[in-house]
Amino acid sequence: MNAEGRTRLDQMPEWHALAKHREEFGQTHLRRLFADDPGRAERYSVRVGDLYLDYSKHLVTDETLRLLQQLAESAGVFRLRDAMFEGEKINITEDRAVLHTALRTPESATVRVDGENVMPKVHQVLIKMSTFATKVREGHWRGHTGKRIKNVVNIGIGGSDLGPAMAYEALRPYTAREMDFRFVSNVDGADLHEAVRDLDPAETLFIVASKTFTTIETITNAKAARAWLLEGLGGEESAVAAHFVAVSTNAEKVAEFGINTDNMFEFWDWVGGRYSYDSAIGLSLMVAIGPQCFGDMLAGFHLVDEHFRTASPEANAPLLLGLLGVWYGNFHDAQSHAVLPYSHYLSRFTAYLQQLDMESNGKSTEREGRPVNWQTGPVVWGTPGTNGQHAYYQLLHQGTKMIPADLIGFVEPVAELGALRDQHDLLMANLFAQGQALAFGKSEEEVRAEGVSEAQVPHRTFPGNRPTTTILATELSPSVLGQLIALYEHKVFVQGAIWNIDSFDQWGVELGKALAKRLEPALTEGAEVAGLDRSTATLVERYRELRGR
Ligand SMILES: O=P(O)(O)OC[C@H]1O[C@](O)(CO)[C@@H](O)[C@@H]1O
Repeated sequence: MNAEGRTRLDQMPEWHALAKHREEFGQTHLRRLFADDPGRAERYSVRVGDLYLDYSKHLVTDETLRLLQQLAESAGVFRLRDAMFEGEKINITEDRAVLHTALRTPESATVRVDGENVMPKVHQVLIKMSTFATKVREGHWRGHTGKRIKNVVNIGIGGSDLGPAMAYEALRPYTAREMDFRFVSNVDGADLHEAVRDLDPAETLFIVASKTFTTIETITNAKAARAWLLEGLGGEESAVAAHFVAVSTNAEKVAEFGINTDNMFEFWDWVGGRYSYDSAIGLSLMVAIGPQCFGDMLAGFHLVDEHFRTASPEANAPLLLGLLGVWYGNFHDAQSHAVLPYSHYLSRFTAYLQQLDMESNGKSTEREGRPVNWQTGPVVWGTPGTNGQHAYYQLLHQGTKMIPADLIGFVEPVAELGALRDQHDLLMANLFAQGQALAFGKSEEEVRAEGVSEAQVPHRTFPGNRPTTTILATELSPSVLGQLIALYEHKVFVQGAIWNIDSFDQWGVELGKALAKRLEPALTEGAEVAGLDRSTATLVERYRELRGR
């Protein structure tokens, strides 16, 4: 038992019951589970808003689900969920509330942090964003020389980049096509260079997005962007005001950088970076898709928030997804989780989820400070289908590792595809076929029946029994995107709650940042770095030598 009186996860009776159930489950095949239960596909599905989730191709029975739900109850998932929605400081290592859900809550609601209702300020910022986005979109916000803004470059990294960049790609058909949107994150100068090399500075607006406004990559890129702008516009410092706005929680640092805080869009320390793209961090996205679509997206988020908050455990989609991940990660030794969207527009979706999931649950310390005794967050990876099918799906089908996967697809192809819409059925046939092949495989008998030579039979056999969730949505609209992201946010929440880790801090990124800061002078000026290990010292020496320093 820990300090809060919570029994440790691996000592809970539900944990042991699941371990025993796993032994009994053995290699029970999905073929058998479907044969024994004709109603399985209908029963193991759930609808949330515009999303339809089929989880029938999972290695579970009613008993598995019952035990997992009991585990969630005993682990305090529902208590922690309610505490999150109520603004309690559940990010314990940073002593912060976790209230990204407030960003998409209607203004009439009351959500308190330290006694203050935060809803008025959330909506004030949304109005300020809308006014600004509309001005830029309608050409009323002019550059220093009076030209209309045609290009928007978001400079940020991690949560200040991945969200807007992902959503911009996802919602391209909804974007202002006459404008160009680019996202710069990497401190590699090539990123900024390639983003601006063909742009006219007089028509370019930079949105510097950083929660802390101290992140070295973002500040370095923002300074370089300012130098590029000034060089292009004749060096007048006053040009900066019309071409730079900021999104941050840190007004002091924004002012220090030289951006007028009137042109700063605020958010708050109770919004985690990786949970922030529906805050002012989404400003570039709002300029791209307009305030109306941004509002639709927020409504989509809110719909799933309410579902997560109120739906019964049996019908609670984020809870189910979280529990399935626990079942595989903790009782089947699955190490990774593939997210496979069958939409070209979701090209950045998995990259976004990598931060959401791996920065949240890549932890090995319990909330009270003890090392965990169980596996925590999986490696999340994947790329859009059908490209992955011709690359790594081989391993999914016949490799030695169990990799649960999410297959995500849409019923309606995007309208502007015109005649290319005809390809949509083929795309979706591939999605359904993959789920089918992974689940049911192809037996030796079936291979033999095709007249395959005996020597070839083992190579051509597919074991199947590889679990997938299929998420089917009507169309990739702003609302549906919000629904999907909220679904994953809360899935990650459920898992962190069960593993008893703080899903809202990210101390693991600090050491590398500090070491890079110490090493940089050694690379540029040959400065001595005290206590450097021989391997790193030799690499630095080699680097300097080859760079002719
Ligand atoms: O928005 P900021 O403060 O620049 O931080 C960017 C990113 O850096 C991190 O702190 C990790 O390095 C992320 O959590 C965050 O999204």
